[in-house]
Amino acid sequence: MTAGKHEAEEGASLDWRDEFQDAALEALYRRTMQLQDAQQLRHALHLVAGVFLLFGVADYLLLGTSIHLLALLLIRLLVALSCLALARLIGRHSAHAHRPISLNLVYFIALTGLLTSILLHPGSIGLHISSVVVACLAIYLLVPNRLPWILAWSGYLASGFIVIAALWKPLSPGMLASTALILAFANLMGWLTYARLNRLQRKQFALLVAEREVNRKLQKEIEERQLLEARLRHMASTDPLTGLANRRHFFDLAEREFSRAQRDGMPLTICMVDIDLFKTLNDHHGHAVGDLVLTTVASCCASVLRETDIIGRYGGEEFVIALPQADLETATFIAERLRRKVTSLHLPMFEEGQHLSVTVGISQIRLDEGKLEQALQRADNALYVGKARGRNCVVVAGDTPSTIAAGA
Ligand SMILES: Nc1nc2c(ncn2[C@@H]2O[C@H](COP(=O)(O)OP(=O)(O)OP(=O)(O)O)[C@@H](O)[C@H]2O)c(=O)[nH]1
Repeated sequence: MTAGKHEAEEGASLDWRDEFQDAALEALYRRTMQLQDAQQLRHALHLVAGVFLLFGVADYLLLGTSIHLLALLLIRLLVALSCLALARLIGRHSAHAHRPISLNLVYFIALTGLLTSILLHPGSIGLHISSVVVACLAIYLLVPNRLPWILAWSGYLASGFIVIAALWKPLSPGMLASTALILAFANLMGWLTYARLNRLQRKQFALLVAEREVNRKLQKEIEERQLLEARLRHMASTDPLTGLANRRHFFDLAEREFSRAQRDGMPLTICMVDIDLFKTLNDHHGHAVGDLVLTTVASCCASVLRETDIIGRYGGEEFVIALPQADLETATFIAERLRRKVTSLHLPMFEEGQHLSVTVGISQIRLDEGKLEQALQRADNALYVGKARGRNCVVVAGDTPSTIAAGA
């Protein structure tokens, strides 16, 4: 047995009224059933009104025109009208189907009418026994109601009939005892059938609720997993210190641009950016300050780029940028803007006259090259040429020798 099914069966245990012991589940069940009960009750009330009126014909055939017939017809009319009025009320507000007061009033009118009709023609006792048995089964099975009310009204009907039969004596004591037994049996049958149908319906409901709960939990779990996956994917592709793409993710993105540029014959330029004398800065001010400088330079780099440009942390204090559709001239302009921006940064750890700087090596991919690494290597070489020439400059990789595009 699955856990959900087990929980459903535990939560679905019923009390003596055949209602859920769990008050919240019972309230949910009654709310869910309200519309269906209202519809069923309306149909039952129409049926009862029709049957009561139809029996007026039988009354006429049994009694002929008499004062008793008139009284009976008035009773039948009152019962039918009260049924139809309640059906109309429920049609407008389905909540009335679960409000005991109006239904019990109609019950009182209908059952008292039925008992009174026995008094008005006690000779047709066989007919009365049949109609009391049918009414008893209708109380259990036709009209949706709660068990205590069902028991109360079926008890009222059966005891009322027995009292009338005992007082007016249309039956011999033996027949009266047999009739009491028949009524008791009809009640038992009605109760058992009601209990069986009710339990089945409630069990199905409890299973449905449990299934919905399991689905809700499953959906939540899926969403949490998706969130976790997205977080993991982000962690796997991002450098945790700077928030830039890590080396592997940069290669994924840049290689896609490389293939596109090769296919369309468009330029793609690579810039290698390295912070100058970072080791000295780290050694003097500590690793934490070094980290702060790294993140500052990372956001400085990102601020000079367009959305379509790709930037990543290449390693240590080195960043790499791929500029799609940018030739060497454009790339040099962008790199120079970056270099100047870094130089103008006011960092608290630098004394007056000191400033942070970066060296940038640039290269453009060639149409005859099969790999991005070749352009990266050339940009890296240009970067080291820049370092050798005194740092804080932008160097474009040439065939030979590398050219210094700008200096400090
Ligand atoms: N704070 C910090 N330091 C790092 C990190 N990764 C690498 N480094 C340090 O960066 C420094 C790199 O120094 P070098 O490669 O010698 O270069 P440099 O001192 O910048 O000298 P040039 O590149 O020649 O200008 C080393 O001291 C590394 O320990 C990091 O994530 N945080």
